[in-house]
Amino acid sequence: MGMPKVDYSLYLVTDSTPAILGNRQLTHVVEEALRGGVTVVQLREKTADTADMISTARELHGITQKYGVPLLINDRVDVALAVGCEGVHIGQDDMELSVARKLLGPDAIIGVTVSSIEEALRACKGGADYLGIGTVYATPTKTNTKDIIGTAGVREILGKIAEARFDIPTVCIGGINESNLQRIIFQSGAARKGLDGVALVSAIMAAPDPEGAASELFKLVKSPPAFRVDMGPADVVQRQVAQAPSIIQALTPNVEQVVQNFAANVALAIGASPIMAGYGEEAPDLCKLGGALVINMGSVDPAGLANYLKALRAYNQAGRPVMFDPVGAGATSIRREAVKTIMTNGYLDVIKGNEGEIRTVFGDSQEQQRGVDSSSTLDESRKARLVLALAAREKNVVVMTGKTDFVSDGESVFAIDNGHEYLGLVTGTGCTLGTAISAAIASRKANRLTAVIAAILHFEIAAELAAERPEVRGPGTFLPAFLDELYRIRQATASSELICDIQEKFRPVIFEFDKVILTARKLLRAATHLQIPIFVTTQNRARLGDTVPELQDLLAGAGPLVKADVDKTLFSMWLPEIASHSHFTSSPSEVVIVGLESHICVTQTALDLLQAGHRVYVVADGVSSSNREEVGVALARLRQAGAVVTTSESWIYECMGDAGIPEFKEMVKVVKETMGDTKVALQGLLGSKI
Ligand SMILES: Cc1ncc(COP(=O)(O)OP(=O)(O)O)c(N)n1
Ligand SMILES: Cc1nc(C(=O)O)sc1CCOP(=O)(O)O
Repeated sequence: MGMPKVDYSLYLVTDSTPAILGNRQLTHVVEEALRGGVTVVQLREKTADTADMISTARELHGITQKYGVPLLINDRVDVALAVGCEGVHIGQDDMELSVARKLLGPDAIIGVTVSSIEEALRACKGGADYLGIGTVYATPTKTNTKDIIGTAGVREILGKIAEARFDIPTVCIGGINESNLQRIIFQSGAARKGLDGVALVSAIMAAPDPEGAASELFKLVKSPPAFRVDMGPADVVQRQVAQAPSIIQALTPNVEQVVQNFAANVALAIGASPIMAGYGEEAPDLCKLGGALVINMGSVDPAGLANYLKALRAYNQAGRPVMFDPVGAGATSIRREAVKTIMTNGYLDVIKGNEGEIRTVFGDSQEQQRGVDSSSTLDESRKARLVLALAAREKNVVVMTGKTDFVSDGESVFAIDNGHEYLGLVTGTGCTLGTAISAAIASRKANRLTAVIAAILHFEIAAELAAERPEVRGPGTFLPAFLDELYRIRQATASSELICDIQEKFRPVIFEFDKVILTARKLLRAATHLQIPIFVTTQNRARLGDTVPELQDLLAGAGPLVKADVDKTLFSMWLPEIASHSHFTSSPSEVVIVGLESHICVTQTALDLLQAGHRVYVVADGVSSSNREEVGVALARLRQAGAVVTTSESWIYECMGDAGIPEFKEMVKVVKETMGDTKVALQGLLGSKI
């Protein structure tokens, strides 16, 4: 017996009941699962005769040995001894650990089921080789489970094991499948100890293709979840909020919204693109457009709930953010159940609700809400502690709205005292705050906590400004003024834009044409990651050709970020169609220009933009001319006129501003992958310019 080092990442527990195995052969299914990547097998037979169990275990052991995977026997130390396999798994009601150890010897693997901190510490002290922590979620595979502990329970146990300095492998079990596995691992992880793997029965044993299922699950265990967002420390948050780039370009398919019209208007005012899409089947396509999902539990019925779950799954899989508004969560048992169902079926980046809703989400069984009533009973410090605890438990951002809003990422809590009483006198302001938050997290211009705080500030300061307007005399006149102020704040907050013009016909005549393309490609990739709107122009396309083919794939990939692709006769790219775009109207933008020729189109565009009050960046490694001597002269003139002449890499880092932003890793990848291109472009283009 005994194996050197066990990989617990994908732990298969067998089940030969017909409901799971069907009429297939157990050994055959297990072998397929091993081919797919299962790393531990436990034979679990609750009703088999001893002789049959030994015979199955022997056959199975022959197979697991071929794959170098340990075979453990559930409960039956005698069977493990008879077969000579690697060990056993025992529960709290089975043979004592010390007795099993005596019988099996020091080299055997003995795993123990635990569902509480006390059981876990006892098993660690008793010399268990690993822990099976559960039940995570209720499962039809085993209905006589003791406690359903959720990911919060698993995390608590892991935290205490780490605190007590036990270095023991752990898996969790119960209701784990392909759709929740990554979230369970993510949310279960304690500060100093994460899970070593997951144990599953039906997700593999009942799968029509056990090899495929195991292989998919293995990939998921080994990779970080798509939705994971790095949290920044609070000091970074404060700095970013101060310069919050407002809320830009989000698609917010609203699964259910009582006040859809108002929400849509708010979304447009803050620069987002709302789609009210209640049909879950649409979600896989919608999430490709790069937005966020709002699940607003305005009404709950079985069909609606199924739609929420489909959409949630699609957005989680695509790594797109989800905002959950558990409207009236505590009002009825149906709503309380719906909250549980939603929370156990997906990862929610942000949960926003009033005190009653947040208490229900946290699991306060005393909480009986009246409708969406937001009456308050907790004092401020308890509210702060509650949002902190919920955010820490869910590993997300939690917002509790009220006279003072509390926002937490599980590490720090922010209290926001903005807003105006009129917000409480208009229906749907709570829901539309959710729209604003979803737009902010979709834009991903800042870390998630920052984005949420920025959205709340945007929303509530707009309300304050609107209420101060002379024409506002009550909630009726407040509403249009509020939309205006939302819009004005957005407009007044500078955003970045990219203007690009590189046409095919110029290829043979422009100095270092191919180097300009290299830089343009890098900037397009960066703009896409940073969600920067892109404006493309061509000069007399019919005669001079389209934008070069080398940029077409990136422009297609940028999708809705490409705001305009305009053919022109003017030399300037600052065309009426572009100037009138909502990204530029009445707001100071920061526009970066890449294109040809620096002394003609680039110069005229930059001068026009400066004239219109925008800040202009000309990247010296992204512009050229037919005669190289023109370039230096043009750039000197533009610098004198107030444009910033810089390099593409410098602009990229200036746009990011902070290594704490979620996109930083992706951006570093872009910079690294284009390192060679950057060098070539700089060497080729800059000699003549600076
Ligand atoms: C890996 C793993 N964890 C927990 C269990 C449950 O074992 P037990 O408590 O003994 O319950 P039964 O499996 O006997 O019903 C397990 N089998 N494997
Ligand atoms: C065998 C077992 N033990 C559990 C525990 O909580 O101790 S739950 C469970 C069954 C897990 O089945 P599935 O992966 O199909 O949900």
